[in-house]
Amino acid sequence: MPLKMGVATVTMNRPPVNSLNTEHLETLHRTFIRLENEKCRGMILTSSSPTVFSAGLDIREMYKPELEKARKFWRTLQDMWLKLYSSPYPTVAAINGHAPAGGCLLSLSCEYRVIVPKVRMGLNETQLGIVAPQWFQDCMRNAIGEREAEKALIAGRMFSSEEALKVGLVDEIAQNKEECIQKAEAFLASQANLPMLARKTVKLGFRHQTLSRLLTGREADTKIFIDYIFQPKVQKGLEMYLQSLSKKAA
Ligand SMILES: CC/C=C\C/C=C\C/C=C\CC/C=C/CC(=O)SCCNC(=O)CCNC(=O)[C@H](O)C(C)(C)COP(=O)(O)OP(=O)(O)OC[C@H]1O[C@@H](n2cnc3c(N)ncnc32)[C@H](O)[C@@H]1OP(=O)(O)O
Repeated sequence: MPLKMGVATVTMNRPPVNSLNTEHLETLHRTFIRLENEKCRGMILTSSSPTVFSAGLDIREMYKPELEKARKFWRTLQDMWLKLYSSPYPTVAAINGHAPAGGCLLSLSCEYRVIVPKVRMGLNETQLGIVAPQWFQDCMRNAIGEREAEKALIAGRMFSSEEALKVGLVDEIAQNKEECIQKAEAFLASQANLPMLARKTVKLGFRHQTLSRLLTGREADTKIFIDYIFQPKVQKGLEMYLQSLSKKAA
């Protein structure tokens, strides 16, 4: 996590696809706490993979899990997201590859998004027979508005880079990762002279409702997740999806 002029670049590096397991989520959570403690001036979130930003939650954490491990997994995801979404420093996602589901959530939790061409992003949960939790949905709604979010979430739509720009899911398209980082740095530079306290107060004002909804209902949210994924038909769906992903690799 290099810090240049107080700006940190956090590069996710969990090959092959930066899927988010408990350990990776803990690492991200610790990183966001550290950046806050070190009074970081801005953060760029990106990936070391040339083709994938993040494949979202690690499906193996949800397939035939032990109950306590599944609970810990979900609570760690909540912790990581609460820290990122409420960060006092400005945040940019440099989306240098595909960003389905939880990968899309990570980028939606940043304040500004730059994407490279020819990749896909979106909350595709419906297509997998699972449901994007309320706070995932809220993040999408906050980015693209009620009507477009409803359509996208019901269909589990994956947007191309160009479609993402058109609907407002991302702010800019860059030609490659290098330009993506340059544009991310330019956004952070544009924020640098704003009074930090006023800036973060306005940001939290906009995000307060979405944050409170999870903060006041964390246990209920965890229970919904557990009850949902332990259903036999959901487990069967996850099994088939995992098989289809590894067949593709074979
Ligand atoms: C109102 C609310 C009410 C109720 C809510 C109720 C309940 C909530 C319950 C559940 C919610 C759960 C939320 C989940 C959110 C998620 O994030 S689910 C994850 C969704 N992710 C995906 O669908 C992405 C799947 N992956 C891909 O599409 C491709 O892998 C990708 C385009 C990212 C990259 O393609 P490519 O480079 O070709 O790589 P491969 O497909 O060949 O994959 C390489 C290996 O990686 C494995 N893999 C891929 N993705 C995942 C993953 N997400 N988890 C685990 N493993 C993954 C893949 O199997 C390959 O492995 P192998 O090499 O075969 O061992």
